[in-house]
Amino acid sequence: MSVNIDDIEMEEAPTYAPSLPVPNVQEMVKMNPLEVPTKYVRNEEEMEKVNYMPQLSSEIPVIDFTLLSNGSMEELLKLEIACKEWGFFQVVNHGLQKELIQRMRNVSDEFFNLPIEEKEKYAMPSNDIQGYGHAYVVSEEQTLDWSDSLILMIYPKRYRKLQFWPKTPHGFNEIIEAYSSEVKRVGEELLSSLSLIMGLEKHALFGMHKELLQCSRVNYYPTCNTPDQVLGLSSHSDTGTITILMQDDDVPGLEIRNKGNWVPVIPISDALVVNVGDVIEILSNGKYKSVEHRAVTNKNKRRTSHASFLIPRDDVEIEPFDHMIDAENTKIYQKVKFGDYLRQSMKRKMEGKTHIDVAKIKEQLIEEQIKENA
Ligand SMILES: O=C(O)CCC(=O)C(=O)O
Ligand SMILES: [Fe+2]
Repeated sequence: MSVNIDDIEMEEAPTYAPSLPVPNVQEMVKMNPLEVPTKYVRNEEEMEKVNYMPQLSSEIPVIDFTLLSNGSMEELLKLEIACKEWGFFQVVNHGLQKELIQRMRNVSDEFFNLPIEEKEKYAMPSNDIQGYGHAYVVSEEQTLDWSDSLILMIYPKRYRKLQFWPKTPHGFNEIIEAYSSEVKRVGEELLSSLSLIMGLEKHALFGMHKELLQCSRVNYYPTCNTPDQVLGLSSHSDTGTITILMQDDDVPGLEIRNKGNWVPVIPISDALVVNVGDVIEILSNGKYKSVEHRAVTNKNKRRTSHASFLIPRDDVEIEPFDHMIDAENTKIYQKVKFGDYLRQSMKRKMEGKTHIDVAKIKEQLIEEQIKENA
């Protein structure tokens, strides 16, 4: 079936999911730095420290992007191990100019430092996720995250809702555009490498997306007087294909799940942190892991992070590749349409990997639940 290019040009930016309005955290901290309202306080089980394993941080794989894109088999093997055992890796030698990274950080900081009245001009509407505000808030009872965010669709360009792109600080739009285009270059190359480790032709994954969508989320985590009681971002896995994250060099906060433990990702200066999302987990029938992660806060320094989510078009159907299934690896995921999958996950609060269950084959899910309850 051929697609009429005029239809594509005219197509409107999709909406994603509603989220309930909640207080601005940065403003709350400014007004009353010592107070932590109960709506933000996590139960002890969520914050328990027994499984905290900072000593494993140095084992999180580091991939040299230049070697990888020049065809190094050794680097490709490292990538395969990273996706299988960690679901996360840091990327160095990616070619993003230090200056561009710093400019991105600076304009984001300038934006979040604007008076609330100015930022509210870009407030996220209640029926969507683009703009300045909070996503994934679905009930009045839900424990809230200690962060605010600015979410913008970047690619394809026709999905941009420019009314949410900050006009101040001056140059924000040009910088996020330049930064995102560099992230896109890195992301497309990583998809080629992922295609190879999955036994596919180099351009297979990219082609399968029909069109690669890119969504940017700038997270702002204010300081917290009692950081051991709150989470900057609830534990979750990312629904898309891969996520490319740029974090501050001097303020750690990202923690990832590894064999039941929480392991902090200690920033390597100007490195990008990449993680495999649910799409890769489903396509690989669970061989490559979309790992749970969360962000914690601290008492002394605010933190920002820039997440770029690379995702397929809404109409792309995702299911495990036939060659990833055999007698030992029976099929665990069924076919899902990506747009439906994404929206159902956004209608829920972020809660670990529970949202991926809708893509699981029923018998598989029952078997897992029996094991968990045994
Ligand atoms: O701030 C971080 O380190 C994590 C951000 C994240 O996981 C997300 O935006 O999905
Ligand atoms: Fe995430």
